[in-house]
Amino acid sequence: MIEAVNLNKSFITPRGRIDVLKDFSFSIENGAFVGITGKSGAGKSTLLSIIAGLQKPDSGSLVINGTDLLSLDDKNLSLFRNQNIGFVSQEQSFLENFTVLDNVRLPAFLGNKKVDDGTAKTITERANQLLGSLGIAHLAQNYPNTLSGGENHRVLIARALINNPAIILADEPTDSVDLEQTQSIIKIFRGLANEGKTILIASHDTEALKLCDSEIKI
Ligand SMILES: Nc1ncnc2c1ncn2[C@@H]1O[C@H](COP(=O)(O)OP(=O)(O)OP(=O)(O)O)[C@@H](O)[C@H]1O
Repeated sequence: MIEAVNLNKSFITPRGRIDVLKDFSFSIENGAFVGITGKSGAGKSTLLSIIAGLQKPDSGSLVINGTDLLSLDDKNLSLFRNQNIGFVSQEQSFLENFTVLDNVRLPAFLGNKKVDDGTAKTITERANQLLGSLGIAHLAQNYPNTLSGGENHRVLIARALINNPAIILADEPTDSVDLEQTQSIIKIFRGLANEGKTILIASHDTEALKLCDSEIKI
């Protein structure tokens, strides 16, 4: 469960101070598939990045499955993020000199202090399985710069899922893909929600949003 109480976040910009989140509270049950909506600049990406532990709010509380995120030091926050949260964001990039398979496997290796041959084999199997379930198994040995926009999205999703996180956050996951791919990406998220994972997508896309269970409006 994600419980946010009175989150506040402001930025000081050359245009002055912007209050992006003002006493913003919500709670999301495990297994929910939630769309985060709001006009451009409303704060959707900021909210996702706070839930992902990548930015801190100025005040408020944020508890995810019993862990008070804002009380964790950097090391424990990184560990929590690696084990519990999959974040799909367009600003994320791949390591261009590594194959799709290696990029997808990377977070699993980062999360394991000791990686013996058995662990590496299991990670590779899981990465290949994820690529298969996303319909891009044939791209495993490709390099990121050869991917289309839609393929790129799917690889980002595979990478976000490699550590089997309980919470999946996606920022505009259907941006710049066609309707067929939108439905296919949303179907993947729906399947994960049905497995009990909590899915939050920030989106302007009405086609994607109408497939969510509920909406949080900023
Ligand atoms: N690091 C930052 N420094 C200063 N201002 C910022 C920073 N990050 C975001 N903002 C501002 O905060 C506001 C919210 O940004 P955010 O990206 O969260 O909005 P959004 O709802 O995701 O927008 P969009 O739908 O256009 O992606 C915007 O006015 C943005 O310019």
